[in-house]
Amino acid sequence: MRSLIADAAREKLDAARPRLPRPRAASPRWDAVVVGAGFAGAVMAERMAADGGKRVLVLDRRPHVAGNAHDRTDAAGILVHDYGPHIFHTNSEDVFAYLSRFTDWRPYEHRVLAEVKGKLVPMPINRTTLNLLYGLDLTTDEEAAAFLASRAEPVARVETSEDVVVSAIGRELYELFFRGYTRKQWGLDPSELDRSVTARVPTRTSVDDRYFTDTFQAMPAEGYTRMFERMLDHPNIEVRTGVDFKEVQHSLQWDHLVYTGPIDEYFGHRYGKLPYRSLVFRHETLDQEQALPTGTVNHPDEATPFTRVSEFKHLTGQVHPRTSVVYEHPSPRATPTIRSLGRKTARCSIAIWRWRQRRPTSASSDGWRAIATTTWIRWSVRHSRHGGG
Ligand SMILES: O=c1ccn([C@@H]2O[C@H](COP(=O)(O)OP(=O)(O)O[C@H]3O[C@@H]([C@H](O)CO)[C@H](O)[C@H]3O)[C@@H](O)[C@H]2O)c(=O)[nH]1
Repeated sequence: MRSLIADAAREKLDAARPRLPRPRAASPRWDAVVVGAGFAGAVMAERMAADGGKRVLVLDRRPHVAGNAHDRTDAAGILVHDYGPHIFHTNSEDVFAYLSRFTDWRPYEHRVLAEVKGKLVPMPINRTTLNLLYGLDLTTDEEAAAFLASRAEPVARVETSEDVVVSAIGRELYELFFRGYTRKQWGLDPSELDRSVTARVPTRTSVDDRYFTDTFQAMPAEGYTRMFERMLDHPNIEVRTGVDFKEVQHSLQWDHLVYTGPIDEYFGHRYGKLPYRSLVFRHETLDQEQALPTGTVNHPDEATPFTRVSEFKHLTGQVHPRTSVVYEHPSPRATPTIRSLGRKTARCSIAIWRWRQRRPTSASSDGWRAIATTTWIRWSVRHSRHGGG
């Protein structure tokens, strides 16, 4: 009886209370939000989820995972890389072993020819290149080295991308193979670029015609996208593609943020815009089984508007009666079909980071550090992958 009275009183009291809107279910607080589902972001997410037991939300504004390494089957049924050829190579056994958890591999060593003076010759320049170009019969490393030394121009301080090539192989080879290509690629003369850009491409006195000499060179057997899907397939990871971080960040809560996107954009460009250089990819499918003698043919002359053309079947080993190729047209502007050239961006980001590290700690310094670190990871992965293009 007493309790019935108490219940009735409580109901009366409840009825008299003003009706407030029910609080909305709080959005979950993530242990980590990872922005970008490319190499850096996916690896960070996988490690935090699988090794650290963290609940991770991965966002990517593109409609797919795998970042610039994304691949897909085109209308003809040929596996293509949307953002240009990605060839995996590394000297790190750890990196290779780690990725091998998510993919089998197809052994592949990339070879590139350059069209110079109407001939297709190996690039990086090697003994065969010199013999073909100059009608020589250099048979030993020593002979090739002596030939190059006779052409090399001494440079007091090797600082620029022009210096590093001219001082090693002379002006004629520099102009044939590097000057036009670099001017197209970067929109700058090699004399305006740091030496590290062209120093990435060695000159050989041997007849080794591989583009890379790393210990591990291979392609993911079922493609990059499949490898990334497996990496991100973890109960602690939620992936949302087609979602722009800057549009949803205010509705999210996190303990750690891993941001692998453009660093200037993260800060709303309030420190200015970084000088991105981009590529427009022109994809074509041809009614022939093979189009090129090697995976890539470079066009270093300035008259040709693209820098290189690549044929995917060389990379993937796919057997198909038709073939798909991609032409790379350097471009100053970003469009949805481009891939940013990351090294310059990363360098600027690292410079900003170093500058920031010297400043006293502030509330935002953790964010800065996270961003710089992930940008660095992005750069390193890119560097070990193929160097970012
Ligand atoms: O014929 C050439 C080639 C290159 N350069 C200059 O050297 C720079 C570095 O070249 P590279 O490392 O080849 O540049 P990129 O990042 O675009 O190359 C990647 O693409 C693939 C592969 O080459 C596909 O065919 C590879 O995985 C990566 O190395 C370049 O920027 C030029 O300035 C040149 O002058 N002439």
